[in-house]
Amino acid sequence: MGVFMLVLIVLCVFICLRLIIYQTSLIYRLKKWSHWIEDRIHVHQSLKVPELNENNQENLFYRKVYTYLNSLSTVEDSDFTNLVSNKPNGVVLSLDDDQMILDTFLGARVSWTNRVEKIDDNKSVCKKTFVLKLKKKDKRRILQAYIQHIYRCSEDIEMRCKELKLYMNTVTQSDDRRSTGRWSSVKLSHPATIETIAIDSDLKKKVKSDLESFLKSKQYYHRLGRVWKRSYLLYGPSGTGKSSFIAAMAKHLSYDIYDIDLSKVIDDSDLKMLLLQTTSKSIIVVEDLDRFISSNSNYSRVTLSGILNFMDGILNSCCGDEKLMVFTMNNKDNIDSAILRPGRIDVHIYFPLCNFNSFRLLANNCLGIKDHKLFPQVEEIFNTGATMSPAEMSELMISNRGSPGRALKSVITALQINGESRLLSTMICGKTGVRLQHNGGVVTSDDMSPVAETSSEFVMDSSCNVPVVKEIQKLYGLLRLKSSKKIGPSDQFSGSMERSR
Ligand SMILES: Nc1ncnc2c1ncn2[C@@H]1O[C@H](COP(=O)(O)OP(=O)(O)OP(=O)(O)O)[C@@H](O)[C@H]1O
Ligand SMILES: [Mg+2]
Repeated sequence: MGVFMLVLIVLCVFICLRLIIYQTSLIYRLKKWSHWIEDRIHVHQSLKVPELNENNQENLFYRKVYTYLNSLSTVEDSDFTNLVSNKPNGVVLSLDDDQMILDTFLGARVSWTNRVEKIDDNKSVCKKTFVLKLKKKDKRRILQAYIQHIYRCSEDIEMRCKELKLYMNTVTQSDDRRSTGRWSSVKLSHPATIETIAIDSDLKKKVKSDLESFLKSKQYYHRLGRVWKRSYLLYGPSGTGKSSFIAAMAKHLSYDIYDIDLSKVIDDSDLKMLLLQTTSKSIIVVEDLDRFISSNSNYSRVTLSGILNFMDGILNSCCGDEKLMVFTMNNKDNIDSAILRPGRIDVHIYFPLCNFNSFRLLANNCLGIKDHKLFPQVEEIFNTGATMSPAEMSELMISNRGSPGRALKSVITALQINGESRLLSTMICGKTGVRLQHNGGVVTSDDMSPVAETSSEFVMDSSCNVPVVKEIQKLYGLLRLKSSKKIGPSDQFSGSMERSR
């Protein structure tokens, strides 16, 4: 009985001690005391990081340390700190004046103090310094690596918080009446992400890993003596997501976009000037390059050789590398091979018209459905070779988003019309020279096109004359009229098909 009582008492004492230690700040106090004793035993060194350098210019490392320290979990756990908010849901923690916080790196414990000294009481001018205190024995081992760690972390944080910008070249009349291109910017708020773009999922993975390996290749490019840049060609029919994909890439990388409108560029040297004014960590975009090359702009005197020089890396090296160049085209068949050679274009990505897989993704994005009893019917129609652009399809779905059944029926009807018109045009074109081409995804050595696309596009032979095209359009119009009666009135539906022709 006596032994039992003794065990019970020991157990109670043990439970009480545990409760006291964990429910109070005793453990925290014990840790603090042990740190205090340890600090007295070791020799320390203090290093100052002032806000301003000796020329009263901003010390860039101070900003990095500031970002890094304010992100540490020890700020969150500290006895007191500042809560700062710029937005209703964006409260951030920030160090208070003379606040000290701890950090550990490679097993070494260091402390940072946010020292603020008032220089002039009346003018409230302050001298701000971060003081790093570390043991002398740890200094040689960790300091270099710790500074690099601070740079890396703060750059990561800055990248994540960065507000992306879309720059566009504008035309202004200067005094000597010569127009000059200049960049003007707006906030990049395009909602597209790589996930929301309906393209082959393998292709998405390939593009993502290509982008990620590019980000990590600074040393590699420089060792090869190459400018750290990569060029992409996005090509395919209209409304297949090329422009949206550029915005998605920019968001994925947290890069700004410089969208060059070549028709607003005066000449080759103006193009060079625009490129020199771009910054690193950006995507330089030239949309519809094929259209610009084949058109005769009244304003722009940019030549093919100017474009080739622009695509090369030499100028990029003068204004900070780490850049992507993205060109879009509807068709690359008639493009000078000099433009498409590796180095000028590193990756070719084909954007096809819809197939059943992209339809499913769009249905999930626009209607929130993963499956539906009408899906087999849609798949059957796709198998006949009927197709349409993702832009047209998503418009149909969005305008009927209240009723997935109705949305799918309108997609089916649109695909049926498309199939009928394709059949018709094959019949007519067989006699007149219009060629119907099934594009199986053009595959080049570094082409990221999906291997087996069911998409198709119309290509007109030079022998194809205008009256024949009009004939097809007339017949197509009749078909459209017939089928619109079938599915009932839908402004969006007929509107989108009208736009498509
Ligand atoms: N693959 C896709 N996945 C999701 N949405 C798409 C896709 N393709 C087009 N869209 C939608 O269609 C609209 C037009 O797309 P976008 O401007 O990106 O096409 P594009 O290929 O650049 O066309 P163009 O060659 O005419 O410039 C956008 O609103 C976009 O959301
Ligand atoms: Mg576009």
